Amino acid sequence: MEDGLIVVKVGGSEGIDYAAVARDAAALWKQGRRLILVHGGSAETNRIAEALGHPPVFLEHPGGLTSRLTDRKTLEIFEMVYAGKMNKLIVELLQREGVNAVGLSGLDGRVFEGRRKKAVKYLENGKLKVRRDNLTGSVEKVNTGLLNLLLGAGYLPVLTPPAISYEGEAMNTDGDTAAAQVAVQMKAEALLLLSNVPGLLANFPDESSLIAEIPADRVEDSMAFAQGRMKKKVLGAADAVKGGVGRVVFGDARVEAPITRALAGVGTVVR
Ligand SMILES: Nc1ncnc2c1ncn2[C@@H]1O[C@H](COP(=O)(O)OP(=O)(O)OP(=O)(O)O)[C@@H](O)[C@H]1O
Repeated sequence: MEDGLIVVKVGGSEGIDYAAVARDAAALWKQGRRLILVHGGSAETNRIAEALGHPPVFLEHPGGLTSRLTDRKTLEIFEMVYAGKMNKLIVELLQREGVNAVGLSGLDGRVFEGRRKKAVKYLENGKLKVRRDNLTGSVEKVNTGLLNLLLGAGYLPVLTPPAISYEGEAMNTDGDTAAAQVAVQMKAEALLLLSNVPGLLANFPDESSLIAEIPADRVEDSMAFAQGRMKKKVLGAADAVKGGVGRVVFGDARVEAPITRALAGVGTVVR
């Protein structure tokens, strides 16, 4: 039986070992494993935005989620880093390992398509406010035809935000929930969310408080542990499992063989 498809989201936070991810992806790919990589780039985007004199601003939403305020200039910086520097770095690392990787942003071939949020509610000094200039939205439709075409022809897709709105505008989107949509719509066997932590920690940042397993029907309860950006990952995991993905693993991307480890269940397994 052919091994199922694995969707791997590699984060963009500090400390991630992209060379180790590429080595491991290449080894698995050469054994016949079908893979799609999705990546982030938040830490580098923050650095470049500072350097360009357009420092990042984060909005705090009612309910505790935060997001990057994305005006046109931020979107362009975001594209430079995600679709430029980070995407090409990962493609290069895979090419060096002998894998014919193809990097695409969500705009290319409308790989990540969705609804742009016309109005975004956020809190400022405890007061509820609304912004209408924010270029953000969530992925609803994945171009599975294009991804299957690439996989079928032997290319490893390396995908990154931004996404495209139904009206054809580029928009910032969360990489974790985009990866979850890829996993659901491509009917993946597993979704691996690799970042700079060993998994979901009950008592962040204490790494010895790793939660080994979360039953699928309890995913939402674990929102209580997740802080800040980890909340998006937990939401992505909940979407994926509800959408039929066999398992989601939160794993560490700072180590050797990060994909193999997560597949073996090292980290937090949601199923
Ligand atoms: N309970 C928790 N367990 C583990 N990490 C947590 C927890 N709560 C918050 N975090 C934070 O979540 C971060 C990982 O999410 P983040 O979105 O920053 O990373 P990423 O996916 O690598 O980046 P990107 O958004 O660029 O893809 C960790 O670095 C940690 O600081």
